[in-house]
This record gives sequence, structure tokens and C-alpha cells, in this order.
Amino acid sequence: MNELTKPLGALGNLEEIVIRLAGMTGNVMPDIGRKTMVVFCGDHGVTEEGVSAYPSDVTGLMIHNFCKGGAAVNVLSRRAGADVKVVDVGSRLKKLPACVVDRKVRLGTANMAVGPAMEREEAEEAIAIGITIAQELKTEGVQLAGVGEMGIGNTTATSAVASALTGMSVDKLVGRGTGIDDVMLRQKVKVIRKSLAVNQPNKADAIDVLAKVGGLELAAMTGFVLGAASVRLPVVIDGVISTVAAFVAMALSSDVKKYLFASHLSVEPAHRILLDQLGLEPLIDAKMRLGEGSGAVLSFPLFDSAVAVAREMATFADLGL
Ligand SMILES: Cc1cc2ncn([C@H]3O[C@H](COP(=O)(O)O)[C@@H](O)[C@H]3O)c2cc1C
Ligand SMILES: O=C(O)c1cccnc1
Repeated sequence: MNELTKPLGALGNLEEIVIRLAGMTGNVMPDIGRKTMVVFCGDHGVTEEGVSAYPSDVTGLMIHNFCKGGAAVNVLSRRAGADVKVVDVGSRLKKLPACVVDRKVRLGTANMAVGPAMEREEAEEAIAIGITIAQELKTEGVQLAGVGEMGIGNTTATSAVASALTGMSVDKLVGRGTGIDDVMLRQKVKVIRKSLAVNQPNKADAIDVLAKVGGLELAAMTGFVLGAASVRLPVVIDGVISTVAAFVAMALSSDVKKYLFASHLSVEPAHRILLDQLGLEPLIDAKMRLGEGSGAVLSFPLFDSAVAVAREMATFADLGL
């Protein structure tokens, strides 16, 4: 990048993207022509406690919406020239639309406010699914992946996992998710604290944390990040939920960091905290709070631009300098 016709470092984050992609792929002129956004889906028993502004059924409705191409992630993916892959690891939908990759581990988690969200073996199964999906993408020739999710109630699980792993207090991490009011926010904090007290997740055992207070799509995203690193596939994470999954993956294997990009900064308070702890800088601050992978795919054109700059800009040598 230094020989291109611009002051040193003047293209800022675009330069970093190219340099990091080159390091990840071993190609000084990285190619990211094939991009796929993977949306992992799962339901959450903790929704019984009144922690989301929307009912659990919306997870299933959105799965249908993804298949019809009508969700934000579909629109932004079309703009970015990326495919969308929908993977169900734990929604309550019994009959899935045809576009969905059916890897259902169970029909939603149990209510973590009264006991573990799932068995350890189920969390491990979801992680293994995520690993396999990443490895399959690499084999298919995908060069840049995004990771997102759909699961009503999953910002509650996210804050619980973040609190368990960082040791930070719940009220510093928790956010309004789909847009809850102050009364529901107080209830959400109470429910997360209760879930942590009831389950006593072991901070030193990230899989125990995922199983007790996490979620199936969280576990699958953790696996996806691990699997992508294992095949040197660059992964762009999205909002607070995929970021907590990356945080869990880091706890399991610190090597994954090399293959991660942060896309945007969500308004959820835990997002900045987790990104800082991961040492990742988001490319976009658009005040979004959607999930699905919308922020990740929104950042894809920046990656295309970065690669184009590296390939197409003249060098000082071209100018005879
Ligand atoms: C229509 C709709 C589409 C969404 N797409 C993503 N989410 C986002 O909201 C959910 C998390 O928020 P909470 O923890 O408050 O339930 C997740 O499904 C997340 O992906 C959506 C939520 C809704 C309602
Ligand atoms: O940060 C996110 O991705 C997010 C925030 C609120 C609700 N759903 C997702």
C-alpha cells in the first residue's frame, strides 16, 4: 500500500483491510469476489420472562422472510453482491421453508432463568455445526464471510454470556434489544442476574457458559468463527450477538482473532466493551441495532473498495518517481 500514489496511510482503514486480508489469505492481492452472509437462527426459552419487545414467533416469521428475500439482510446483501445462507440450529419452527439449511439441534432453548438453557452436548453439537458450515463455505470457494443471527430474546442471552465471561456487572452490559421500555429493561436485568445465579456458569469453561446461559445460534456462531479460522476464511462479525460469539470463540482459541473483522458499532452497550476487549475497531457507526448480519453486509462494499484500491491505483513508480 505504501507505494501507491497517496500519502502514507492516507486511506486509513481501507489500507488495514487489505493488509489484514493479505495476511489471512497469503495473497498480497486478495480476492473477495465470492461473499456469503450466514444467518444462524434459534429460539430462546427465556422469552417467557418478558425480556423482548417482540414475541418468540417473530423468529420463525423472519426465517420465512429471509427465504422470500424481504429482510434487511437480504436487501443489503443484494446491494453488496453477497449470497445469504440461513441455517436453523434451534428455532421453534417445525416445518422450515426450502431455503433453510436444517441443522436443528432442538426446538429452542429452555428458560435459563429456571435452569440451564441446554445440555453441554447440545452446545457442543451447535458449535460443531458452525465449524462445518464455515469449512464447507471455504470448500465452495467463498472468500469473505459474514456472520449474523435471528433469535428473539438473544440480547438477553448475550448479556448473560458477556457478564459471565468478563465478570462485568449486568447493568453495564445490558441494552434495550428490540426496543424495550424502562420497566422491561429492569425486568431484563433481573432475569439475567437470576439466570447467572441459578446456573452458576464456570467463567473458565466457555462451553459451560454457552450451554447454561447462551443459545443455540450463539453456539453455532462461535463454531463458525472457529471453523473459519481453521480454513483461513476471513469473517466479518455483525452486532453485539455475533460479537459475543466471537468473544467465546476467542476464549476457546485465541488464534481466531487474526481472521476477524468488526463491521459496525451497535447501540447495545456491551458491543463497544466486547470489541475493545477483542481489540477490534468497527468500520461503521450507523447507530444500527438490528442483528441478522445487516451491519456486516453493509460493510462488504468497503472491503471491495479496499481491494480495488490495492489493485487499481497507480504507484509512484508509474509516475516515474
Ligand atoms: C422483526 C425483527 C427482525 C429482526 N432481525 C433481527 N432482530 C434482532 O432482534 C432480536 C434480539 O432482540 P431481543 O433480545 O430484544 O429479542 C434478534 O432476533 C436479533 O437478530 C430482529 C427483531 C425483530 C423484532
Ligand atoms: O447489536 C445487535 O446486533 C442487535 C441489537 C438489538 C437487537 N438485535 C441485535
